[in-house]
Amino acid sequence: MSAPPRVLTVAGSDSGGGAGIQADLKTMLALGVHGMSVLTAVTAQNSLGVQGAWELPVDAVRAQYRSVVDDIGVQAVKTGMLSSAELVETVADLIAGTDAPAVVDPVGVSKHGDPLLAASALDSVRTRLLPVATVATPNLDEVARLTDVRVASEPDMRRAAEAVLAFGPRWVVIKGGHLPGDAVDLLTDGSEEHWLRAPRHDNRHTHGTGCTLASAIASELAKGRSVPDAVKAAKAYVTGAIAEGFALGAGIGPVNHAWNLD
Ligand SMILES: Nc1ncnc2c1ncn2[C@@H]1O[C@H](COP(=O)(O)OP(=O)(O)O)[C@@H](O)[C@H]1O
Ligand SMILES: Cc1ncc(COP(=O)(O)OP(=O)(O)O)c(N)n1
Repeated sequence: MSAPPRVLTVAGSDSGGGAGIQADLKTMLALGVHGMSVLTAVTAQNSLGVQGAWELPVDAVRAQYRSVVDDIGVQAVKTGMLSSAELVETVADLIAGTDAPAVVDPVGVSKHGDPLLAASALDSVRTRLLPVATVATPNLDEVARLTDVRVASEPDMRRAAEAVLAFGPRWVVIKGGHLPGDAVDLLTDGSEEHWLRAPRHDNRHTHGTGCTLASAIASELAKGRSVPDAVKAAKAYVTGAIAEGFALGAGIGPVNHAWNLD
């Protein structure tokens, strides 16, 4: 059997298994690629929120990355929770030296409002990480933190995309998941524009949506798809996973990463 495409996630651990590294690896398995991980931080997390977070040393992050990339090799990289400016800059440098597309999810806070990135790291995200991204996938809260654009409706998403593209990613997906109505995302590189529209699923169990979308994009890029095709396939996958999200614990349950495997 020939080896499947290899995808590396550089992200934090969610002990509850709904977001972070766990969501990324489940997505990769469901989409038929070989998932690998560089752990940046450990969170004590469940359906009610984040109870604690601990960062890994920069040397540990760098060593994990080199182990994977230098021996096994990668066809795509995805980043999630990076916690501090030092880790953001370290990961940006590693990606700059890697010949593979990078999907950057500029994770700021969890669904419950718990911080996953220090405010002091925002400038490093703007000036170091976004410039090395093939695709950046901010949600509306992350757009507001990174730029001066506040998105209240679909037309604002175009201004948001321009503001994020100004930091240097090749493509941006502005995720409209937190707007009312259909779940609409805007994918653009500044010249091509793709509006990705899916029905909103009235399901409160949506923990891990952002991680899942970004990992799915990376998985599809690793298979050799173009950016628009990869993002469209990823949108279909996350929409199905949200439709089948299920209750776990007393709060917000996870999306169902295995929905497409029956
Ligand atoms: N209730 C929902 N029904 C369908 N799609 C959704 C829903 N909520 C979010 N999405 C979609 O999930 C993906 C992740 O978006 P979002 O939840 O905004 O990200 P994040 O987890 O980073 O806040 C996007 O494609 C968005 O449109
Ligand atoms: C360890 C870790 N990383 C990222 C997130 C945020 O994930 P996301 O997919 O945006 O899901 P929600 O937190 O919004 O449900 C996280 N929670 N933990």
